[in-house]
Amino acid sequence: MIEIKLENAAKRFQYEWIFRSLSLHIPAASKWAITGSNGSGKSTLIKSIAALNPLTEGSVAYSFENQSISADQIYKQLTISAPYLELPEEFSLIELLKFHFKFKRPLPDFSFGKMMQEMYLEDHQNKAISQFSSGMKQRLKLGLCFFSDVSLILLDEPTSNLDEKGLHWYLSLVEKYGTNKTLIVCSNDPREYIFCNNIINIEDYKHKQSL
Ligand SMILES: Nc1ncnc2c1ncn2[C@@H]1O[C@H](COP(=O)(O)OP(=O)(O)OP(=O)(O)O)[C@@H](O)[C@H]1O
Repeated sequence: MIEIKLENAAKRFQYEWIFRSLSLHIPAASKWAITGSNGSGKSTLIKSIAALNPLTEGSVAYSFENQSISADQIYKQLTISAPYLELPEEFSLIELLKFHFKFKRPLPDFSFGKMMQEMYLEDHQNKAISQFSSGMKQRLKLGLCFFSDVSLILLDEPTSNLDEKGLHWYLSLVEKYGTNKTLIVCSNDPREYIFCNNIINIEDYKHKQSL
């Protein structure tokens, strides 16, 4: 299981500091929400945690079962779902599952059939992703995250495009498959981070001076 430490982390775009002096210890299997108004920096922080976005100052360190992991290897331990990360539209559902699970191990005993059933997509195996509704695409993005055998799941606005039933379906995924994993959710909707006992408001780190 993965442990993450941010020390005095700061990110600046041009002349604007998005966050500063952010030090965090994210223990294995903990559940975190990153909150803040639109444009405050939630996605910027989650991308920095995923090592997709280099910090301007400070550091982020990862360890897996007490062994340190370098930032360029961390992608193997995580999955991420976000509105700005597109699915490959030209693939059919079954092609995409085969592609994704060439790189990530599925959870034990998880066949593609079981995954499609859990996502309520079993009737769409040969349909192109480009023909999926936005809710179907969102269920697929979340399914790829939760059915992968990783220890860190990063979710940016996990219930965007999902209706009330979809929200409950998402919360059931968290309950069934999220227990032993670290989950970090960027959100302004308390219903989608109800299970998180650690909350960071990114706006609290906007004007802090670095040490
Ligand atoms: N690559 C970039 N280059 C320059 N500025 C950027 C870049 N990415 C984000 N920003 C800026 O950083 C700030 C924070 O953006 P970010 O997307 O992290 O906010 P957010 O809290 O996730 O917003 P939302 O709730 O609207 O999704 C914004 O002012 C945005 O314009």
